[in-house]
Amino acid sequence: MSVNDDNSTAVDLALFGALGDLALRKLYVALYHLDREALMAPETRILGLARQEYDKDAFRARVRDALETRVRPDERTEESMNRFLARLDYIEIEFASPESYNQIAQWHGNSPRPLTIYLSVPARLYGEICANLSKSGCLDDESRVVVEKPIGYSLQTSEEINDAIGAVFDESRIYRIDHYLGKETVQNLLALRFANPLFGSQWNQSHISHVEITVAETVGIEGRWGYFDQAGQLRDMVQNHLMQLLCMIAMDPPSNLDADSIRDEKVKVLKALRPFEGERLSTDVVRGQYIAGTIAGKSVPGYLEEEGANVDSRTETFVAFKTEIQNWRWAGVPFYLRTGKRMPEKLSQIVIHFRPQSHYIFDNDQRSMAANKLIIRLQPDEGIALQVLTKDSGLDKGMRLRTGPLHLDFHQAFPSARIPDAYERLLLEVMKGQQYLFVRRDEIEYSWRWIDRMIEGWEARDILPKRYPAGSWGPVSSIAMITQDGRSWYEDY
Ligand SMILES: NC(=O)C1=CN([C@@H]2O[C@H](COP(=O)(O)OP(=O)(O)OC[C@H]3O[C@@H](n4cnc5c(N)ncnc54)[C@H](OP(=O)(O)O)[C@@H]3O)[C@@H](O)[C@H]2O)C=CC1
Ligand SMILES: O=C1O[C@H](COP(=O)(O)O)[C@@H](O)[C@H](O)[C@H]1O
Repeated sequence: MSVNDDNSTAVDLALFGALGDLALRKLYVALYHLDREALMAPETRILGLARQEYDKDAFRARVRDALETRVRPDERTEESMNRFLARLDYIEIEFASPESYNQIAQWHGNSPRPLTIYLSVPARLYGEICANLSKSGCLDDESRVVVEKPIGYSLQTSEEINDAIGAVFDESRIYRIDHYLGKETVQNLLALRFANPLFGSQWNQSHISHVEITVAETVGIEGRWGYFDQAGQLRDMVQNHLMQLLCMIAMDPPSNLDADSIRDEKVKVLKALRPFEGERLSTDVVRGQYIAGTIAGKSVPGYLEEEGANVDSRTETFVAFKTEIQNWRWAGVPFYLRTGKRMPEKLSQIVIHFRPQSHYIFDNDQRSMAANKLIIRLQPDEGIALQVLTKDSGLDKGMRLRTGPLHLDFHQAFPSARIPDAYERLLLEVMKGQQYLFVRRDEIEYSWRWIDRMIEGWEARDILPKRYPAGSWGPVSSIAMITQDGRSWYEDY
């Protein structure tokens, strides 16, 4: 099956953690949309697995509630809701009890549909669940497993979890989710870079001076203190999502769209990332933690005042850093990345700064603006803008320059097309048996290796997060980090 083929094969989807936050907020909504758009095979069945006492009807009612809250009224009808809900079954099960797994084997029976396990549970349970599935005889060579991020909190723990999954499932059957790879605009990076010769020929250190990646969130930790305080923004967002964005921007062209061709190129980027050592841990990295502030006119508490908070926490909610990719394509090109919670707006954006003209003939006072920028808006207001220089119009303007965007706004360009949620694309690819949007084991491990060194450096040097008010763009030192290079974060939001 090719990546262009949108037909999924029928599967028996067994969803562990069926009453959890992710399932109720994201997964049923995504599955519903696939069904509504006839992208889910009619024979596909979905089994919810959790330990709460529900029967099938109560479970369907719970999922209906979740859909009614999250699917727009004009995107649901009684018929489309009922058709989707009729696919659902529920089994009450304690994941640690091997004896209860025969219920899953019975549900799957002799079905020709591949049993597709979705582990929407904390990663520490992955190994035990896989082992219990294997012992219960549910699995065969066609079975697949989908696992959520984060896989571990260090290289060592991720290796342990990957070993446990790998003891049961072959790598070709493991779908590691990084939901940023399912975002339509992130996939568009492949099209932008590899379908447009204009950019393909300029995508290197001869033409690009530096690259910025910003992933800003307005939310805080949303009641997830227990998880987040162990992780911090570096493990929660950088190790996975920002590293994947960096790879998509920096990788060499894959020879085709096969999963392994793409993943091989991403791994080369991760291996070439300059490690943080010595003074660079202080000069090129900024950790931050939000204090109380205001976002969109509303007061919000500081991190240490969140529900369940430990007032001594040193966990970072913001990270900015400057890195380099040590290879022929990118030698000498700084990559500036930043991500944080409680920022003034939700914004994921990549800015490619091209080098200025080598010989400049216009007014000298305009020289600093004389370079092109490519702005890739991942969310919200998805689109691509190329900042170009033109002559300012008017008889009195002489040869004065001005910058203006050549702008492709995806919502305006494709008004009838709904931008699907990342989980829709990812679940569809699982059903198609396509792995190119999922993360291979070595990608995760090279990323952890790099992140672990940063964390070890922070600990060895006792580098604490700097405070920043909620509603700001992070600690002032994250601005200084880039301005000391004579540059600034792109601010035309
Ligand atoms: N929530 C999110 O936005 C995101 C989550 N993820 C990842 O997705 C996964 C799921 O996260 P999330 O939905 O937030 O987690 P939750 O804790 O909300 O959900 C976990 C579910 O698993 C059930 N469960 C846990 N342990 C057992 C057990 N031993 N036996 C039976 N049922 C059990 C829980 O039941 P009970 O309610 O009874 O405890 C609950 O239904 C995690 O790996 C997380 O890191 C990734 C990105 C974003
Ligand atoms: O994985 C995670 O991602 C969300 C941000 O995702 P987005 O699609 O809304 O950009 C983040 O809030 C969460 O902490 C993290 O676990």
